[in-house]
Amino acid sequence: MAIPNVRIPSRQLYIDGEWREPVKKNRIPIISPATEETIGDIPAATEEDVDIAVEAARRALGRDDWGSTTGAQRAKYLRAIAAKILERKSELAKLESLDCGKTLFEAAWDMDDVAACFEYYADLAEALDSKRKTPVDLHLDSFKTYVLREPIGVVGLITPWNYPLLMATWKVAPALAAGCAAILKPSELASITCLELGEICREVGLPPGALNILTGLGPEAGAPLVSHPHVDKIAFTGSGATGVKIMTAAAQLVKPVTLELGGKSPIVVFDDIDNLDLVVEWTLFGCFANAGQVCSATSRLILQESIASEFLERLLLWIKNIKISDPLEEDCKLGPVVSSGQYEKVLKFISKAKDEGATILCGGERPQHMKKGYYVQPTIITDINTSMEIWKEEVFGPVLCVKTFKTEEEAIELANDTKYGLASAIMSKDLERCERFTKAFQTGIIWLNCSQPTFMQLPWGGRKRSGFGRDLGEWGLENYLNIKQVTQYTSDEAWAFYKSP
Ligand SMILES: NC(=O)c1ccc[n+]([C@@H]2O[C@H](COP(=O)([O-])OP(=O)(O)OC[C@H]3O[C@@H](n4cnc5c(N)ncnc54)[C@H](O)[C@@H]3O)[C@@H](O)[C@H]2O)c1
Ligand SMILES: C[N+](C)(C)CCCC=O
Ligand code: NA
Repeated sequence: MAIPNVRIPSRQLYIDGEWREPVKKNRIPIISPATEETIGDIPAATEEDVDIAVEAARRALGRDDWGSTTGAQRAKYLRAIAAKILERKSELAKLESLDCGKTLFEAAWDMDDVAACFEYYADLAEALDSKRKTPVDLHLDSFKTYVLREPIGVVGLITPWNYPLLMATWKVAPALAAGCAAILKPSELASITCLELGEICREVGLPPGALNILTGLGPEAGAPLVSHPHVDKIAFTGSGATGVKIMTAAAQLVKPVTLELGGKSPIVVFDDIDNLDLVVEWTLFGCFANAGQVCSATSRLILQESIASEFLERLLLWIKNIKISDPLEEDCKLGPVVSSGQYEKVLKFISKAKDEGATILCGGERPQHMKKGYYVQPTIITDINTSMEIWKEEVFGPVLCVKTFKTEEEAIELANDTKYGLASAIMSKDLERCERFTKAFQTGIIWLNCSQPTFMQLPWGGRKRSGFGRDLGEWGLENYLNIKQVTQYTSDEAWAFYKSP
């Protein structure tokens, strides 16, 4: 892909179909993770802007041009958005890379996924028209019943920085498909492409207020959305700590939430694998793609003892091939982490692991050749025990923990030895064993002989402290629908519970 020359647009908040300066006129600088320079800024919304956006969303639901649309009509908007994303793909990919430090190659992948996700929910919006009203046959002469699926109303969508536009799309696309009016609050650490989505919605003529985009800080722009009485639902992806705050605030209004939180996912490798290199590559990809900033990263390698030394040797050879560079450079495979805060956090995890007695098998530092930027070497840590922080907590950086096992029982115990429950992977050619692990793993996502491939037709989400609810697939659409039952008495007979006077 040729790298286009792009300018970072200076945008305002996207409210009611137009660009609008935040009431308090505040802005937040954009710091390049690759160079540490300030490369632009984004508007910082506050409670006042949230109120204006919620009103715009309410009005959209009450207007025919959005509130009375069929799924087929909404599908047209979604397809138009998908087409614009593809039209601007290389520019958007570069903006994403500049903003969050992901490699240009991965950012371009994300843009394909974003467009495909809008297309997919366009199909589901069309299909919704025939499912909007479903008769339920009670086999009774005196009652006729049916179930209605209706948009849940105004939804607040709060999203993280690791896949900025993609994580937003996983929520925006189904919310619009369902006919909701949405307010998106992307992460203050990476909002550029989400603001461009506003421009795209304006260009395709999405009715005003159907999607509003408020950038800003979590406590200032996110929290008022959660506690707003006219926001009917919150869909959140982000850290566990913020998830707890959101659930607590939403509980005061008995507001439904879905929470997609963090993880510390295992990849279990058995000695029956035929092709060591193939499994080594999945192990690397599962932990170091997107510089390890993946909620489902398989960051705990649980390795059968009989192949441990051979496997680790191969891993160390492969790791040397990972090109660490500016994320815009060709063939870059590991860019910087998103921010100075994240950089410090990752290095602190590594030094605490050392202090607790673990061995840094490779990496553990800033790469010598990168003088600026928030770069961390791909790091492998061994000699770990299960009480160490590095085994228990999500690092969200390029850090792989390794523990060995002898028996299948031991492997299952280690895999499930976590408060999280997002994903698990097993590498083995014994498919019956894979099936036993599929049953035993306490996670919402299971990968057999791979790690990370994600298909939008399938439900995405976790259990335990990884949250609840599912994005993607038809489950993603259900998140934004209310179910209403309708029961009609069709008999001429009196009910005859009371005596007639
Ligand atoms: N399960 C998944 O699908 C998934 C996907 C991506 C990321 N994640 C998780 O996200 C985390 C990293 O993302 P992050 O650092 O952006 O998370 P974060 O919790 O810091 O922020 C997420 C979003 O919440 C907002 N926010 C912060 N405080 C808030 C508050 N009090 N009220 C309302 N909103 C608030 C932020 O501004 C941001 O938009 C990791 O833990 C990762 O595992 C999970
Ligand atoms: C699609 N991926 C790459 C697995 C990312 C999922 C989102 C979690 O961070
Ligand atoms: Na940024």
